[in-house]
Amino acid sequence: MITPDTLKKLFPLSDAKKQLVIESRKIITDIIHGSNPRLLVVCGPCSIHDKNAAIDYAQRLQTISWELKDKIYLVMRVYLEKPRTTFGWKGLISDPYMDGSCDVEAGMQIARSLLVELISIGIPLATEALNPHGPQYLGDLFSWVAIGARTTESQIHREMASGLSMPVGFKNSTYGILTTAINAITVAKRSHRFIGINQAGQVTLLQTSGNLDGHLILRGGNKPNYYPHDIKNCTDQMISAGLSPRLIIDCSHGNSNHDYRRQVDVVQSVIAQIKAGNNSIRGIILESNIYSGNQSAELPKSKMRYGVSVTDSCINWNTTQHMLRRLHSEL
Ligand SMILES: O=C[C@H](O)[C@H](O)COP(=O)(O)O
Ligand SMILES: C=C(OP(=O)(O)O)C(=O)O
Repeated sequence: MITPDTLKKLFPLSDAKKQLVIESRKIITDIIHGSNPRLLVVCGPCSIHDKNAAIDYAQRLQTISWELKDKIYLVMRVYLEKPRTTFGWKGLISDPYMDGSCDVEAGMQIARSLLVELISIGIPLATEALNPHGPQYLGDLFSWVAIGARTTESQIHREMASGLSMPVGFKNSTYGILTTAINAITVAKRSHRFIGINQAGQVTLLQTSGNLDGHLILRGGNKPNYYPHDIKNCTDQMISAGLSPRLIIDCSHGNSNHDYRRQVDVVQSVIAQIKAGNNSIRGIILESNIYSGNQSAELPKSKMRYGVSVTDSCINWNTTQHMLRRLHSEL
């Protein structure tokens, strides 16, 4: 496997692009802590499988981000690793050619080259951190990271999060349990020492300094959890655990009952709650693509439709623009 060092030499980040990442991490940190009043919107495909479509999407998002920037801080979802309930395509890094060949080394190279290109478009990037060695390869390119519903309870992921240099959101469990995320935020705040790899790819002991910008992502479980009583319950539990109540609402997954069209209803509720005085909701996540719905990741490449998700279904670009503009005008 290529080392992080070699990969970064192949696809370096210029000083100007590094600056964009540093500045956007600071803006997101301020939004999470409440000192910047804008709403964070993490928006983009459920997963990336086609480099051209990702670039096309990023250009659209970058254009609208300028229009809305006084109230909304837009960050693109660039999810390159997919956690699976059982089986399924595990994302661009794991299987870039989508044929079961699982050329992870090529996947990592394609991922880094794409991310560098996206940053040059000027849009900050978000992802789910899944493989614990992934951040050594790509961590310098992201401004926000999620720990997913399936891994928030994992000690390895909590340790990893404690060493990440950007704000990290922890999701409630797939069954809707909040305690796993609350415990994760608490654990990731502390320094940890654990086995990892260094930039030369050697097994090494890593010592982290703790991540103080953790927050909770409500993604629903067996039922949605974005209603006012759910948010009150969540903030009460966070306060009891000694945490600041800072939340992001994932409008998809359990909150949309896995029906992409229902993300619109979640956004409407978030707008109403913020207007009614809620001050713990710091952002939302939207699963959005160029075209709506989804298609099987197992289709032959020639049969795949451009700009359509191969994992969870997404709202299309027109709906996305409409929702973002509505958020902007109503907030
Ligand atoms: O966000 C994507 C999916 O919800 C996640 O990867 C799990 O998918 P699965 O339940 O289809 O495996
Ligand atoms: C897998 C995802 O979410 P969750 O962990 O909430 O299932 C995702 O956002 O792609």
